[in-house]
Amino acid sequence: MSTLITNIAELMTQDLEHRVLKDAAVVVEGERISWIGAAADAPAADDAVDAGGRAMLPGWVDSHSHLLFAGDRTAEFEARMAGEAYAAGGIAVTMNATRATSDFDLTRLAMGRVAEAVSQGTTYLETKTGYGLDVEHEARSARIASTIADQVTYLGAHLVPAGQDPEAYTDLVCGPMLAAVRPYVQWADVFCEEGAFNAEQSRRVLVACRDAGLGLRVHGNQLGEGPGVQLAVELGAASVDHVNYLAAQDVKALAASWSGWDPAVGTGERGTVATCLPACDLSTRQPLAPARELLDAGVQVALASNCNPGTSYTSSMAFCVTTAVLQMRLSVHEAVRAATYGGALALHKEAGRDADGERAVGSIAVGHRADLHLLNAPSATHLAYRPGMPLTYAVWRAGTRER
Ligand SMILES: N=CN[C@@H](CCC(=O)O)C(=O)O
Ligand SMILES: [Zn+2]
Repeated sequence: MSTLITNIAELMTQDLEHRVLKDAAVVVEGERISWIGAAADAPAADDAVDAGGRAMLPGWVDSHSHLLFAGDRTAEFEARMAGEAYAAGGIAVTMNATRATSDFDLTRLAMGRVAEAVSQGTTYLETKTGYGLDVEHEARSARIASTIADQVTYLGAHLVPAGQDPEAYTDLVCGPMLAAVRPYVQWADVFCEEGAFNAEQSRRVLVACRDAGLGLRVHGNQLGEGPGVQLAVELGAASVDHVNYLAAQDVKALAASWSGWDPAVGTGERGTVATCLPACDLSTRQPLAPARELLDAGVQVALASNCNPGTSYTSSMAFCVTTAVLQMRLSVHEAVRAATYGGALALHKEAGRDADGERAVGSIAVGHRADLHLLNAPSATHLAYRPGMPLTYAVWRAGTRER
């Protein structure tokens, strides 16, 4: 079954050549893109959709979310808006609510959050454990997450639960807890920050998880300068996320990590993506991450929602893109790229092998997964020009029309 989507005013491919086509068309065959080009040259297909002169982008790739949780933290948010600082301790409130929730309800809540994200144009997403924080509940979160998200990250090292010895808890995270979650996860993450895990504990967790075959990610440099970025680069993490407080050496290390990568062909030695989380920065009243400086230094940057009940209770990637343009000084093309191709790069999904059906996401090209986002606007610029407007008009996820 093939579908021709034609009359696309602007097709922002986010492919390796950064092509933006005018008066374009796309053909979707099953779950893959089988053709793109000028509408006038489009081949026939079984079915046709008139895009009505709207703009099309790749679906958002949300490479950082925490969707496995119950409860909310309105009171903490109100206190923060009244001047209190964010601290890692709030995670325990969500841990208690999450542990007290049945499998059925936790699954239902997480599925609802995925549906919200998809309805706003997100077509590929990562989510994390991290609100279970004992062997039973981390394993349960990982298992449920594996049924609702495209990729799952183990975040047993999110917070040391009250009353536990930090070293003994780190041993648990590196040992029995890791073994219990291992069947369900592709990545491991650690909250490397004052009040959470120090450099030595973070290294211990990351090395144990790497030895168990997991890819690495780090929450780093969120609340102050710290060792997170350097550790992430040293251990070859795919991504370091937050990156609000960076010393000059941090930016240098991130840029150096990409020196063996050829962005024109998307091959070479991968570095560590700097993932910026602008909705979180605003909700915690932290300075926005220096995405402009990072891009200018040659770092690969992603934008993600960080949807969670403590620091960023939104899955709106459009909001992140809007903020990146209006306040972080990215161009519209750069911001959309960071929220699509950048997220895919951070999840090692930017390239696929069409021949064996391993589909790339985050860009529109032949053979890639047909993850498409049609805006109710003639150009992607409207994401920043009309902030906060409901611009998602249609969404295809792996070739299936979701909205
Ligand atoms: N910073 C660490 N973890 C989450 C917040 C967790 C919470 O406060 O519930 C984040 O990415 O912002
Ligand atoms: Zn996070």
